[in-house]
Amino acid sequence: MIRMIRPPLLSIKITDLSIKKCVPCSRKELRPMTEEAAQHLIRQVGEWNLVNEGGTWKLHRSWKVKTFMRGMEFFQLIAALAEAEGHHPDIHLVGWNNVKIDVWTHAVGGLTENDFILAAKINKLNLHPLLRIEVANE
Ligand SMILES: C[C@H](O)[C@H](O)[C@H]1CNC2=NC(N)=NC(=O)C2=N1
Repeated sequence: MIRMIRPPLLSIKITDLSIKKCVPCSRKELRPMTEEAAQHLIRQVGEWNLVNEGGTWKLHRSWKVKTFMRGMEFFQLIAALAEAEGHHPDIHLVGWNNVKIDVWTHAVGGLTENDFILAAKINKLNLHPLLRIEVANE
């Protein structure tokens, strides 16, 4: 029997945001990060985008879910994560199957590391059973 020898898993993570913990937003020293700092950190959270809404920088990502109820299941997963982290996203379910999430730190009116930690943790959720498989249109 030919045994497959799996190569060692080389995941070189400089700072894996998904294993960090959000800090209470009530901390006095919490300040919104600069756009430059955000542009640097966005590279560590994959599919998320930086958006500026009325002068407030936010993290934004959207997904297409299979059904409206799968969307609500999605919200339940997000809610549990947000409560565990004490940091909460803005969650939208529009057009019955489009989940849109914005993450920003309301206490400072901008982005802090908490937002990127939450985004990285959302990336780790097992969302596949809830998502509509996008068929690449030729
Ligand atoms: C005391 C507690 O840290 C604050 O009320 C938290 C709750 N969740 C939060 N979530 C987000 N996104 N921003 C906040 O400023 C915030 N504040």
